[in-house]
Parts: sequence; structure tokens; C-alpha cells
Amino acid sequence: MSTAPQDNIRNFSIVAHIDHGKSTLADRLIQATGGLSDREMKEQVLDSMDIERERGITIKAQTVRLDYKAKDGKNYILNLMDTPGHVDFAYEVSRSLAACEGALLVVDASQGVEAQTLANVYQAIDNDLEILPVLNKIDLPAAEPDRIKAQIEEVIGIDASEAVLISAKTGIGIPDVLEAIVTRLPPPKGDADAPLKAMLVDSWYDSYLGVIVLIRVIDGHLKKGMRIRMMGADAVYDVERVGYFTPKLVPVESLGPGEIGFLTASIKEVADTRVGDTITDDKKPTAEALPGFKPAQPVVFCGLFPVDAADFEELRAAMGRLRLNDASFSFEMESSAALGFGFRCGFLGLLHLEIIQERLEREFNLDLIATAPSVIYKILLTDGSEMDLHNPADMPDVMKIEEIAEPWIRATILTPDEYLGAILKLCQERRGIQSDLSYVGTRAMVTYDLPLNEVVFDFYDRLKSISKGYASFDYHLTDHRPGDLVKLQILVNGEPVDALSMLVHRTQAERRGRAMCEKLKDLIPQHLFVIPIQAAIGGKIIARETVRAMRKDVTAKCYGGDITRKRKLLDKQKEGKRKMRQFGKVDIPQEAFIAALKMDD
Ligand SMILES: Nc1nc2c(ncn2[C@@H]2O[C@H](COP(=O)(O)OP(=O)(O)OP(=O)(O)O)[C@@H](O)[C@H]2O)c(=O)[nH]1
Repeated sequence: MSTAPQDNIRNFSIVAHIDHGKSTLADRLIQATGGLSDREMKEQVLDSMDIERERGITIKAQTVRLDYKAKDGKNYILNLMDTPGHVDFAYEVSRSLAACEGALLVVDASQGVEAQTLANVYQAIDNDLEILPVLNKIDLPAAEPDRIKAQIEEVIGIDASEAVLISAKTGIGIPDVLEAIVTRLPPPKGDADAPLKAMLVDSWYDSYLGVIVLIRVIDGHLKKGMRIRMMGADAVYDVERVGYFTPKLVPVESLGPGEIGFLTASIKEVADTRVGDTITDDKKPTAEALPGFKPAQPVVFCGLFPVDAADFEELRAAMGRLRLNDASFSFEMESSAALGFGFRCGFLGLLHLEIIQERLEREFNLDLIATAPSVIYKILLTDGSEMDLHNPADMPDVMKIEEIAEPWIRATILTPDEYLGAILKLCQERRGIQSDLSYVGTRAMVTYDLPLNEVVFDFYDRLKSISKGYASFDYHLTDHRPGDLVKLQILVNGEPVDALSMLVHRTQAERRGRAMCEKLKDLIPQHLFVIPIQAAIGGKIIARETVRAMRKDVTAKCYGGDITRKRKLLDKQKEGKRKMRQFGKVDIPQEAFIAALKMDD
């Protein structure tokens, strides 16, 4: 089978803010071009994982090849790369964009431009992609296509006069999108006669085929049986299979310039493949490698411990399985006086953390305790050396610390005007420094520099709740800045609970400590003795609450009469017991930890 002429190829991504209809549009395009029969067509085929489907968010970038016969009578190959919309996965967006010539910019015609619309479209513009604006949801009575067109021009600065108007839900405008892809997006321009040069876009583990590598061929041809070299990893493999997805897997003999597809080559682990690496012909290598990507670095850390210590090995195995397909998730063993053996885990952000935790609990049936999330602090010691601190429990003695620096982010928030006051207040409380405020029609766009430490604590939930869900938010890491940071410890019955200790800014310590003590007071069940709960910095107690002693046995009020009721109570206690951890003489229920994680002001 010969490879496709480049003039008939279009490679594109869809960029959008969350919920503006990217997945629905992708489904429609697959359906309209006959990639799957109606029977095979399940809702949102590109979102393959259960959790994605349930939450309606796209996590792993996927690619499908569509065959399209255009009005000019020619057959085209359209490669659609799906991209995730959430800030935690911005890295996956950037690598998908690097493999394309064009992008559909999908904007909800009733909502308009949002924070992630901006973040994603700027990435596409930075990658020199041709942008095709698409206004979705025009079936909604609230749709205002003309106003949103003007908004796109004003805010993003691209021509939106010929934006395609569609409803991905009802199917209106889908044929126009397909025609616009062919007529308005450029074809790839590779050199067919040059040595093979391909970009490694993504890789994942498949239980039948082993590691599957998604690639974009730039120049030359990738053929079955050929010996390839991964230039960055400096490894050599023999190609076993070559093909593409429709989304069904279709094997072919070779892929030519401009094509997107996959290869398998007995690669053992996903960790052996580097996203952005250059793949070339080992016999006739390309002269120059592609610039490559920086690997995605975990920015949020937390401890994950099994509720039942006997599940430790199972947890290790489950994490290993998840990591096979998610190189941005990291874990290493950790032991805590309070929680026993577990793992210190690194994530791209809070959503990533929640998803991994949920998958471990749901797919592997594990009961977990998560400690409060933390960021990476850079500590300068008095002896001149530096260290990265991932876990507050490992903080060196304050006498040895010269300076602690924390990561800062640049956040962009778009909001209807009426919520602006409350949002500015929230950012201010979180030590934010305002850097810009402008208006996009009736909506305010505000830019803040914020310490990431203040954002990992429920910032996003608070933002959503004070704006009734209307504010949108996007951020990127900027730098580390020194701050007056202290270690806040929580003592239960005089014993420090290492899993609850955290680094906080001195100005926030009392508020955080007090809130934590108040929460714990309600969450720790009464015992036969009085339990003091204290928050402390160094040796100094800054807040205190008390759990009063219990007076009598819970079953006493059953007077021994109603035996079923008594048994029920005992069962309930047993169930509760399973989820408890012992701290000295005190049992603390799992909810106390979850509450610490979700701590409100
Ligand atoms: N009325 C209407 N609703 C739509 C249309 N397109 C999508 N939706 C709905 O909007 C919601 C979000 O659509 P998705 O396709 O999941 O959005 P998405 O942008 O892929 O979201 P993420 O995968 O989370 O980034 C769903 O409830 C869709 O049914 C449309 O044209 N009209």
C-alpha cells in the first residue's frame, strides 16, 4: 500500500474551553466520515476511560484518521488529534499541537471566550497553526454568534468573520466544518525523499500489543521491519507494526510524510519512550533532531497510604500499573509514624491527583488515605547547599535554614463583572499580586500572581462557588520566590500527626491552624478520656480545641432489649473502625484527613 500524497492530508487539533463541546464535535466528525458504524458509535468515543466518561473530561490525547470525500471530488485524509482542556494537562495540549498544521478553535456561542480558550489558542498560535474558529451550540436560544465573533476578534486578535456556525449536538454545520478543514487549513510539507524524521507524540501500554507509539512523520517513510533509532533516548528498535486509528486499529505497510499513525517495536515500557523525541532510520539517520519537549514535571505532591496496612503491596502494584500509561505520575515509598507505609506521589495538579486517587480506589478496589497536598519548596541551607522539599515532614531544623522559596503561578481569571469584587478579595487573601485587569465586553479579565501553595488548597472550588460557576481559570508556573514559610504541626493528645503537618505562610498559619483544629474536633470521635487538639509552630501552640470525654457505651441505651438494633450499632462501629487510624491512644477516622485536604477558610 502506497502512502498518501501530502496535498490530500490535513492534520488538526480541536482546542476549546472545558464543556464547549470538543468531544461532541469529534464524535460528529467521526460519524459523518464513517469511521465507525452507528452500532459501534458510542457517545464520545475518544474519551476512552471510564472516569473520563463519567466526569465528561478528556485526559489522554488520542488521534483518529478520517476519510473524507470533499466537494472538489478528491479524497482527503483528516487526522484529528484530541486534546485535553483542563489546565493540569496543558502539556499534553502542547505536544498534540506540535504535530498539526491547523486547529479548530471551538467556542460555545452562548458563553464566549473563557480562560482555557485563551490559554489553548495562544499555544496553537505559538506553534504557528492556522486557526479555524468554530462557534458551537448555535441551537441554544442564548447563542449570540455575532457578539462572540466580535469577541474572538477583539480578545484573541484573529479574523472570525468566516467562523463556522455549528451545533455539534444536532449536527447543524458539520459538513461545513469538514469543507473548511480541507479548504482553509494547510497541508503538511514534508520531504518524501529525505531520511525518515518522525516525532514521538505519545505512547501508552496496551495489554495485547505492548507499548504503542503515536508518531507524526515529518520527512521520509516509516516502514514495517525497518530499524529505527530514537535519537534523544539513543535506543534502537525493529519496527513490528505500523498503522493508524479510525479509531479502530488499521495496520499498513508504511506511513509517509505528513501522516500520523502508530508503531510497535517490542518496547518494554512507556518510560523507554520520550515524548517529543525524534525517530529516524538507523541506517540513514536525519541530520538534525527535532527540538524536543521538556518532560511534564509533577508540581503537586501528597502521601497516599492504604487504610489497611495489608494492602501496601497491592497499592504498589496498582500504582505501577497506572504509571505504565502516565509518565507524569510519580511515586516513591514513604513511611509515616502516623500512617505506616505508603507512597509520596507527584501529580501535574489537583485534578490529576483526584483522578489517580479515584482510579486506585475504584479500579483496584483500594481504600486510601491522602495527606494534605503540598508543592515543591526550594530550601537554601545555612551551609550554602540547596534542597527540594516535597514533603513537609522532611523539613530540616529551622536553625539550619537560610531561606525557603515557594513556586508562584500566573493566573488568568475571566468572570462576569458582578463577581469581580469577591474574586479580587479571594486572590488578595491568598497573597495574590494583581498584575492586570481589563474588560472583554461585560466580562472582566484579571491576571494575578499567586503562590501555588495557596491555590492547591481549594482555590478552584472557592472560585467556582463565589462566581456561581461562571468564572474560568487558567494558570502556568512562573518562578520560585522566597517567603516567610513555617511548618505548621497538628498535635492530637500531645502527639504530632506527621501526615497533617504542612508548610504555610506565617500570616496564614493561625487561620489554617485554627480551622484545622475546629474541623478535627468535630471529626475525632469521643474517647474515654479528654483529647486536646493543638496547632503549633515550632514549640509554640497557636490554636487549641478539646474533644470531651465520652460518658457511656453507645449500646447502653439499647437496654439489652432490641438485639437487632444492638447488632446494627456494633456493625456500624466495626465498619467505622476499619476506616480509622490509631495515633497513640487515639483513633482518627479517615474523613479527618479528607477534611484536611478540602479545608475551607
Ligand atoms: N445544546 C448544545 N449542547 C451541546 C452542543 N455540543 C455539546 N453540547 C453539550 O455540552 C456539554 C459538553 O460537551 P463536551 O463535548 O463533553 O465538551 P468538551 O469540550 O469535550 O469537554 P471536555 O472533554 O471536558 O474538555 C455536553 O453536555 C454536550 O452534550 C451543542 O451544539 N448544543
